Amino acid sequence: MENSYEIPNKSKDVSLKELRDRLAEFAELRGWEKYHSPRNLLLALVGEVGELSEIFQWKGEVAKGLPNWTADDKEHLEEELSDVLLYLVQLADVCGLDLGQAALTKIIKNARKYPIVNQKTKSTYN
Ligand SMILES: Nc1ccn([C@H]2C[C@H](O)[C@@H](COP(=O)(O)OP(=O)(O)OP(=O)(O)O)O2)c(=O)n1
Repeated sequence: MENSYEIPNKSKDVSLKELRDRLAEFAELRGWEKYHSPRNLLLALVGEVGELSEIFQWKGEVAKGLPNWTADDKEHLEEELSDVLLYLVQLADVCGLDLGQAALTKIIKNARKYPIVNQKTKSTYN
């Protein structure tokens, strides 16, 4: 088992399965599995989406790559994005679903629903 308190190597590729397993271990070691029902995890997820939204609230449009943001602001954003992801991964897990496989399947369904069109003549947005 990896040391749970060690910040991981930045170049390491992270899989949804690894996050799922680390989160399951995190909850088990603390005896929190009984609280991690689908409904509770969904409410926690929505709460974190609210915290993520607060970062952008009242800022006006934000340029891609966040060129004018401080390192602290970017770190805060990373943390809130992670909270959303981590609750989403746990929600899928306690529902017995394979989130990675489901997301890949959904990308295929999206591609079938929205076929590629010549962008000079037609766009999805008009
Ligand atoms: N029962 C819990 C409580 C927390 N977490 C994990 C998932 C999130 O990544 C993070 C959420 O922790 P907090 O509730 O402390 O929320 P924040 O990190 O957003 O702190 P704060 O609300 O003080 O900004 O911890 C969890 O898995 N299960």
